[in-house]
This record gives sequence, structure tokens and C-alpha cells, in this order.
Amino acid sequence: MTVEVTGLVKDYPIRSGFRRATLRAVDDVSFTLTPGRTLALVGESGSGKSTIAKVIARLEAPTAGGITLTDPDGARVPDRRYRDHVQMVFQDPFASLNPFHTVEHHLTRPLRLHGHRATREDVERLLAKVNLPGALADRRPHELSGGQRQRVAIARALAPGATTVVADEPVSMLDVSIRLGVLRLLSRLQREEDLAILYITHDLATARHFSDDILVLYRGRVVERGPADEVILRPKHPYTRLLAAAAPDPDARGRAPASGLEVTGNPPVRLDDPGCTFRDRCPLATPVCTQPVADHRVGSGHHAKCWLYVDGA
Ligand SMILES: Nc1ncnc2c1ncn2[C@@H]1O[C@H](COP(=O)(O)OP(=O)(O)OP(=O)(O)O)[C@@H](O)[C@H]1O
Repeated sequence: MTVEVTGLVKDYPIRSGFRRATLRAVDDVSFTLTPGRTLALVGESGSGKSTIAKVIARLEAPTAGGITLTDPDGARVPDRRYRDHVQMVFQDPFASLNPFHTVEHHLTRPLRLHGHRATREDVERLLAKVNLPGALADRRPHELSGGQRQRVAIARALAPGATTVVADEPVSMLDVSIRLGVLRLLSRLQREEDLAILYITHDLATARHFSDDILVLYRGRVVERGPADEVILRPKHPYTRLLAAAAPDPDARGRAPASGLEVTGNPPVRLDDPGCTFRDRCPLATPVCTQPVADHRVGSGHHAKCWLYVDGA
């Protein structure tokens, strides 16, 4: 199954004093999620990562653009079957599990809802997939550790037979010591179950390690995309260089020429501004950056949306 996201736009109405305004949280974002591959979506807080996750998980409707799910023959999967295939793992495993229900209840419900058998054996098989003992089925969320809760949330996502998992900062609320274990589990499931994974994070080091491709988002727009190593080791867009320079990854540190830049918050996007949204923070900005800029090839499968890479600019 392949999820194709095309020209995704998401606007939110906001109030600015007494005036009503529109915040463009996601602006013309396109990508494909393919079986057996992980795509990382990176960007700082407010860049639109969770909004994209919510739209793909059908928790929110897009303002424009489309999401299509196609089977291996290229036929479109009907909307009513979408949720069987595309499931989400949230950041906070405490909030996403009901404290009153047992693990067994959390897993039998999605199994039944999506027309599968839901015996105790089926539940234990799901738990085994995420390296948890079957006896955990009788426990309630508060009796589990944070890592165990997140593994249950992953098992629940797999229960309907998901082929695509959207993992929104799946380890950021977990203790540092158990983060790698959960990411390794996702990586193993991706290989063994041929899952397509959208891994949303602001952590460049794990994005590089656990994904095949990276998409860098700045204020709702994709500014750079390409193979994970390429994007992290040879960042091209000044914003990606800033992120790479600020990353705690020892491999990445000190390489980016991001002098004088700091990672700060995201001012809202002006809908009538077609230029580069990073230009007000970019040390290399020139007057041409007020003009719309296209994607430019900067390496094999590697693209950056920056005037620096336009011939003759
Ligand atoms: N329901 C909403 N109403 C209005 N604005 C919203 C809503 N949801 C998100 N936004 C705004 O959309 C922008 C993108 O938010 P989003 O949560 O997608 O970013 P993010 O990259 O996931 O950030 P974080 O890592 O902090 O979760 C932000 O400016 C945010 O304030």
C-alpha cells in the first residue's frame, strides 16, 4: 500500500486582536509513503509536523490537496478501508490509552472493529510482535512503564492490519534510556511487516539513523528533501544547515556555517507572501528571496528550495 500526499494545504482560522486571520500551517506539501521505507519529517516546533500527521490520519480535513492510498496494483483503496491501513502512534502514550481499560481491551477493540478475530491468542501474538509478554494483557496503563505503554500503542496501531504508521514524536516523552529500544522496534517492524512509516521528529540524529529519506519543514513548507545521510551530512538549505549545526549529534556538529543564527519560534506565515519563508532569519538572504522559488536538484534525489541553487541567481 502506498500513501500519496499531493499539494497538501491546511489553514486554521485565528484571531489577531479583534481581526480574524488565517494561519497557513501547511503549505503545498507533497510526498509518498512506500512499503518498507521510513520517511522522517523534521522541523522545529510549529513547523506543521503534527498538522500533517493529523491530516494523514484523517483526524483533520485538509484545506486543499489530496491523500490517496493505493494497493500494489495501483488501484485506489476506498475511503472506508483507509483506517484499516493507516494508523497513528501519538507522542504521549499515557494520554492515548484509556486508564480504565486493560491492555487486552485496547487491542481487541481495533481487531474487532476492523473485522479480525480477537481471541486472547491474537492479543498475545500482537504483544509478542512488540516484545511484550502475553501476561501484560490483563494490566491497565498505569501498571505499565512509559516504554511498555508506547509498545502497546504500537501494537494497537498494528491491530487493524496497518500497512502505514504515522509516528508523531513517538519517543520524545519517554525516558532517554528507553528511546532507542522503541525506535529499534519500529525499525524492525518496518522490515518484518513491510510497513511504510512517517517518523515525525525534531531530532535530526534519530531521523538520520532510523529513516531512509528526510523532508525538512519550515513554517509549513518543505525546504529540503532527500536521502537521510545526504540531507544531514550535506545540508543545502540555510535552514537545514542551522538545524544540523544546532543538533546534538556529534557527527553533525560544527559543520554548518550558521553563524549568528539561533533556532527560534515560528512567526505566522503570511498567505500573500510567495517568497522564501526563511529569508528573515537567513544570513545569505538577498532581495531575490522575496520571489517564489522552485525546488532545485542539489544531489542525487536531493532537492532544496533556495535561490542559492538557481543558476544565475
Ligand atoms: N487547531 C489549531 N488552530 C489554530 N492554529 C493551529 C491549530 N493547530 C495547529 N495550529 C498552528 O499551526 C502551526 C503548526 O502547528 P503544528 O502543531 O502542526 O506544528 P509542529 O511542527 O507539530 O509543532 P510541535 O513540534 O510543537 O508539535 C502552529 O503555528 C500552530 O500554532
